[in-house]
Amino acid sequence: IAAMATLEESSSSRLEGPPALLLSCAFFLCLELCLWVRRSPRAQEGRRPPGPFAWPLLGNVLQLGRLPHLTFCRLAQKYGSVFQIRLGRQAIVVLNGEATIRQALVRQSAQFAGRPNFPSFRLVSGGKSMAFGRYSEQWRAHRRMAHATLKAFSTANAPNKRLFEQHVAAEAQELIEELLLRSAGSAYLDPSPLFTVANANVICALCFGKRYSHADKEFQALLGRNDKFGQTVGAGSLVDVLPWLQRFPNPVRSVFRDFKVLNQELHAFVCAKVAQHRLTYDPQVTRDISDAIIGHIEHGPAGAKEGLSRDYVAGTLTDIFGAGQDTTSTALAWVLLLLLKYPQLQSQLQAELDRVVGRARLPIADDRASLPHLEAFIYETLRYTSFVPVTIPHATTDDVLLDGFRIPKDTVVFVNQWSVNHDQCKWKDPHLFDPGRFLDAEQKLDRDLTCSVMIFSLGKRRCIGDQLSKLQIFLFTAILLHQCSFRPNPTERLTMDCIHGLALKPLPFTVSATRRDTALQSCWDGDAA
Ligand code: HEM
Repeated sequence: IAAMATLEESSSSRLEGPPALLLSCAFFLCLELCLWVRRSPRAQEGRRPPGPFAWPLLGNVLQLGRLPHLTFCRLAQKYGSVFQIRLGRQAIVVLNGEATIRQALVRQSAQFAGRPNFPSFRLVSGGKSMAFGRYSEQWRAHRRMAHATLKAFSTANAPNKRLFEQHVAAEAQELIEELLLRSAGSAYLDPSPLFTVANANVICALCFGKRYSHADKEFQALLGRNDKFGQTVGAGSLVDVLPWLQRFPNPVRSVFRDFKVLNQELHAFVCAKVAQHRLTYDPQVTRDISDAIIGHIEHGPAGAKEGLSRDYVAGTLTDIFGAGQDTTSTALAWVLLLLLKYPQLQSQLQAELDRVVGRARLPIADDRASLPHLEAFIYETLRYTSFVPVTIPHATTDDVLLDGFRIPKDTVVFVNQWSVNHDQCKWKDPHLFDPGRFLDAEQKLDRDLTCSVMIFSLGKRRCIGDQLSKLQIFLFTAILLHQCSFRPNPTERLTMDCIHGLALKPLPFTVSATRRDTALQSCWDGDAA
């Protein structure tokens, strides 16, 4: 009141008569309007999400712990399914639980389809990444093209699906040979590097029409740095939120430096492949995904219209190659670890395969519908491990209201998929590994339940490799189990503890493989002859 009086006094000394009265009226009207807006139910709804106290400089960094998704679940119990934390000075909204995540990613899909403007994101795929690119009309065209091309070369139609299956089956057989060779004399081996090469080869064949030997050291080195990628871009990474850590030697700075190098190397590998393809490009023959993307961007009418320049060819291929090999190999590492942990399940699944497929041929995609126990085992592995616990960070593209909370444009959003797959209201004893939860009384697969496992995210940023990887994981698992039995190393403890990044990876473990019978081996040898 005193302030208003002063204002009135000083203004009346300069303004006289009706203008002063008008100004005062306008002022009180504005004041009243502000108070009304603050009191209105909509504004009450639009408050910022609650969250823990954030310390200056660090925010909630020290509370995150080694496994941020578990911290987020605990915070969600206290603050609700939408809450806010700070990492450094960066405000981050964390979404938990199926209802909230669906509301955001599906019903308000465009508003939650952005990516943060992080320095690390701008380095991916030569700066032309679709996966890490910001949401725009051009991005939509980019994604449409990448998705349609990937689908066309894997699951879109029967002949291409068959070709894809053949790639996977050939890689699975190579993998088995390597596993057996290295298990000779009951030796134990670390299977993860073999899984990485085998899965990368599947994507490499699709993208570039080429595969590499398990002995190829350069290819192994290229793939061997995947962990560093996930540690930089995963939720809870400090690289982008504490930029001052880049100024002096510390582990975060080393991770970021490795990240730059690995992105350059991966992109250079892809650029060399694209250059070779350009030299031999024939519009009449589409040999692989590289040809299809070169055709679309450089030779088709759509590329220029969509604003996709030549650089987007290598950008798209680096995205597909990068995203495609690490995730599926991690899934297989978890599959094998769980088979070792539950040997009786291994025998049951082998019995199901023998009953349905027999011993005279290898399992194929069409067997999927007749192998409910194997399918249930795979879905439970995806749910239980939730090995991509939090998606790639999202960002809001506009001011939004979610569950009554106001979230401004350009806010970073973490989507906690783990919270969906371990929700006690949805899953009975979610902490237990129980493939039977996906089977009904007649031992048929419960499709609705399998669809509600959230590991490929939802909405406009949903993984474009979801169908392909489900088929690939199925084929690898089915062929490995059909052909081999796996024994854990008795000197190691089988732990579900993991290395954290964008994907959770099992701690290194070793295994010994034996061939189940030799009948099929001689059948292959006969085919080869
Ligand atoms: C089991 C295997 C896989 C899992 C669990 C997985 C999971 C995911 C997740 C959680 C995301 C982030 C979605 C988001 O930010 O909301 C993602 C994005 C993506 N994935 Fe996958 N993925 C897998 C395999 C693949 C494969 C095989 C490919 C390609 C061959 C692929 C290509 C991509 C691409 C390009 C994106 C970026 C999509 C976008 O930003 O619009 N993924 N994936």
